[in-house]
Amino acid sequence: MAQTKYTQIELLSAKGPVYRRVSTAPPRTPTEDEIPIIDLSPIDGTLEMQKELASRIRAAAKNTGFFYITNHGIPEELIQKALAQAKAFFGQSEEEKQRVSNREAGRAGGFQGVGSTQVNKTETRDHKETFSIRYNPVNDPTISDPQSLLLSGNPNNAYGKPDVIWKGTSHLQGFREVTIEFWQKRLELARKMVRLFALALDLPRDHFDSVITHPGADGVYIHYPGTPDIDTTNRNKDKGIDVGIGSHTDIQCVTLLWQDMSGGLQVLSADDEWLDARPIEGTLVVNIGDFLQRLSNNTFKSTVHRVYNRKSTSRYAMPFFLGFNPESVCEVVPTCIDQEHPALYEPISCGEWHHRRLALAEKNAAAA
Ligand SMILES: O=C(O)CCC(=O)C(=O)O
Ligand SMILES: [Fe+2]
Repeated sequence: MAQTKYTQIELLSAKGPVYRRVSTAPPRTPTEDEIPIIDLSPIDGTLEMQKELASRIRAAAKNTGFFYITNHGIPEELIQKALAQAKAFFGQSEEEKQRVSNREAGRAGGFQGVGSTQVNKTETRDHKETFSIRYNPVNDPTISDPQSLLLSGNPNNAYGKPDVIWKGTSHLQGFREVTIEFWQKRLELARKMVRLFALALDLPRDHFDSVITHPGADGVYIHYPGTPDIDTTNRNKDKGIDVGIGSHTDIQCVTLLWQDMSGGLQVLSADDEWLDARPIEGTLVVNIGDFLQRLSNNTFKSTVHRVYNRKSTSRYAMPFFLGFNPESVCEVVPTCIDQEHPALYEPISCGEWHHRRLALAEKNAAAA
């Protein structure tokens, strides 16, 4: 048998770059344990039912940190409507899309064009364009007095310029309504998932409730353009763009990802091999982010992943990233510490953590 070949990639951690060995072999199909499919039907059931569900989530979170969910409660019709809006948005001219650019909208989100980001400095620029909305209390149905949050004066609580986004997309019929409704449904699901994570960490179900009252919550549409003249050996290399999104871990707590049927999402196994996180109809992919790994003292895994769109057709994905309240300082949870396993991390807020990681990414990009 041919020997497995490896290469090295550089990843970002709060302390600086870390290096990781990765196989150069094509991705393989994961085993059922590596990326399990978890039926979320019991999520609104009794505490016993939720604990049973949480034990399955615990196993997945400790293993690869990636799993699929079925019966997640996000209506398929809403997903398809959001996808249609994403396609309508990205189908516009570059000039129209730039009207809602992230540079204008700031923390509210907005558009970032193809090749404008490079998630991993040891790979190429990212062959994708994105549109995002970030947490805003006016869109959160659980907040009765959004003005109090808007005026709280915490720099982490600045919500940017959502008006730029909604004005610049007002000609796309239904865009705002569908985009916000899809974001709200996923925020509701993500909050319920956080309760399951609390149970999965042997904590009371409401342990994290007070730190998800106005959490980081980014709803993103991603378009990975196809490559018409496909040359799999040297694709786009001359343009300096090859990977769809470079190897990375997600920064916050939990990601809920809808992906179309194109394929191309790869997840790094504990044995440094790429796994094909193939699309499965009717599911969302869930993965743990760095902040939850940190709070769980590395019990839960925030796993490296990347995307290649090797096809001639477009790939669309719609991730939702949940953090905790940006200013709430969180420490490693007590159930993940004992005499042999002291806390590996200092307390920090999710906002500060996010800020540090992004600052590091910028520094790295500038040095590249
Ligand atoms: O497009 C995908 O399937 C995943 C995107 C992703 O990993 C990210 O945006 O962090
Ligand atoms: Fe990601």
